[in-house]
Amino acid sequence: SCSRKLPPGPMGLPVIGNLHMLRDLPHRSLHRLSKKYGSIMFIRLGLVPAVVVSSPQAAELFLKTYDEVFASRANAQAVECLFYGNNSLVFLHYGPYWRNIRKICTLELLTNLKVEYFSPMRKEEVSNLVKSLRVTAKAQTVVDLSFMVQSLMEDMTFLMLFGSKDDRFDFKPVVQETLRLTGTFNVADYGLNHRFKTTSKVLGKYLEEIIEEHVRDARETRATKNTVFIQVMLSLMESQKHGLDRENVKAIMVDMLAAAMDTSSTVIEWAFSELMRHPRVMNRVQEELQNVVGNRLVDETDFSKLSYLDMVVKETLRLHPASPLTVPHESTEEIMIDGYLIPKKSKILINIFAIGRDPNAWSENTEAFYPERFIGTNIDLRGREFQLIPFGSGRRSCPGIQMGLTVVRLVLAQLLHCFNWELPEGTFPKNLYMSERFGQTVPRANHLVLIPTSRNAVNE
Ligand code: HEM
Repeated sequence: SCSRKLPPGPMGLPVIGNLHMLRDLPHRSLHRLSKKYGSIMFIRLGLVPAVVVSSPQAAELFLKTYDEVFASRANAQAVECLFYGNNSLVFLHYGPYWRNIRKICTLELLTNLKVEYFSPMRKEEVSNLVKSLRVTAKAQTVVDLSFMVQSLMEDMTFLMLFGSKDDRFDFKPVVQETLRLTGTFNVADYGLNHRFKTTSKVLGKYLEEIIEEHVRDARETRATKNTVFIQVMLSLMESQKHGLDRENVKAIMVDMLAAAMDTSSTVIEWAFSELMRHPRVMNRVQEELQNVVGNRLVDETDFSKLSYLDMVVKETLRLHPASPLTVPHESTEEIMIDGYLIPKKSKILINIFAIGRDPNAWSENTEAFYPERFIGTNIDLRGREFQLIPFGSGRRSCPGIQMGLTVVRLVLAQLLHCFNWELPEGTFPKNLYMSERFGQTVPRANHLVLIPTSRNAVNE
């Protein structure tokens, strides 16, 4: 009946539904469609009903008012192959087991205390990068900034998870492939099963070896050092309090690898890209760094005084949310929202990208990179204000927000304070290539290549 109507949406085709409309960059195609059909839009991903949410008001309904109904995840084929039969925190269905694992992550792994504990490690890793960039700067040659930042993130994530860097395993391409595959909607249609299985096997083998070494070490030294993530997880497993087994531990390590490595480097890459296109903003960030930090290296305790840098990070996440569509949620019951019927087991996609560009929330110049828009507002990144939710909001929001933001701020601040950056010859701010590559995270389609020169003002 008309009182139980589905949200409006584009007509689909038999079997494939609206999949053909998503093209290469689904967050952009869905944004365009939502301008026509509205901020609560119904589509079909193959045979699966899906609802796309594209405004702050609608997001508040799905992630706050009725959060509990939408806090589950869909059963994706990719996930079953890749993440140890849905053991992964990111993909677990809503319920007591998810709550247990989420608690372990927020109370044991991603606490503010843990973020602080790893501060000396971050400092050392970033200083090493600065040192190697100084050599390049002297030679006035180009550097592949994307690659450098990705490698830095890989090293830092390894140190946090396993306590050492390890040249035997190259997780970076495997994690990137994982994120690309999990972001793909129509796995079956593209016959990606084989790739899923191969990727999963490689990850599983790496992790098994690493876990085995840590178990052996713990046995030999008879001491448990509850610092790095794998040790915390293994000792929780030994204690048998949480009913964890090895597969659970592996799944959580994959979560942490996938969630930590690519998201932060993506944000840093986009921030740099926008700063290169906007020399005025670049100058202002560097001026602030000079005024607040002066002739020494940036320290994490400086962050509270770097308010312009904070606005630059927010503006980057508004225009380039690292994960422009949330990991799909799933409705656990049929429910009426804003006069529309949302069927049970619908996939719910929150289009964070569209929300960051909603003209009702952000005025007309939504496409412009303009950090000053945050002056005098109390919009933060914690998901309380629904016009800016790059970390999601509510029960399934990102538990790694503090960890992620700390890394992003530190790397950006240090690299901008220690160096001036130029585009290679022939590239100008206005024509810097800004294309995206789709996946669960959306990084630049091609690497950002720049020329650093040392800023004399900074002594080490
Ligand atoms: C700047 C970096 C980051 C961004 C932009 C980001 C963004 C997000 C987003 C959008 C979600 C999905 C929210 C939803 O489905 O509604 C998410 C989930 C998640 N993130 Fe992050 N994230 C970042 C860094 C991290 C880090 C460093 C970690 C851990 C080390 C992490 C761990 C997770 C986990 C475990 C989930 C799944 C939570 C659940 O399903 O209960 N993230 N993140």
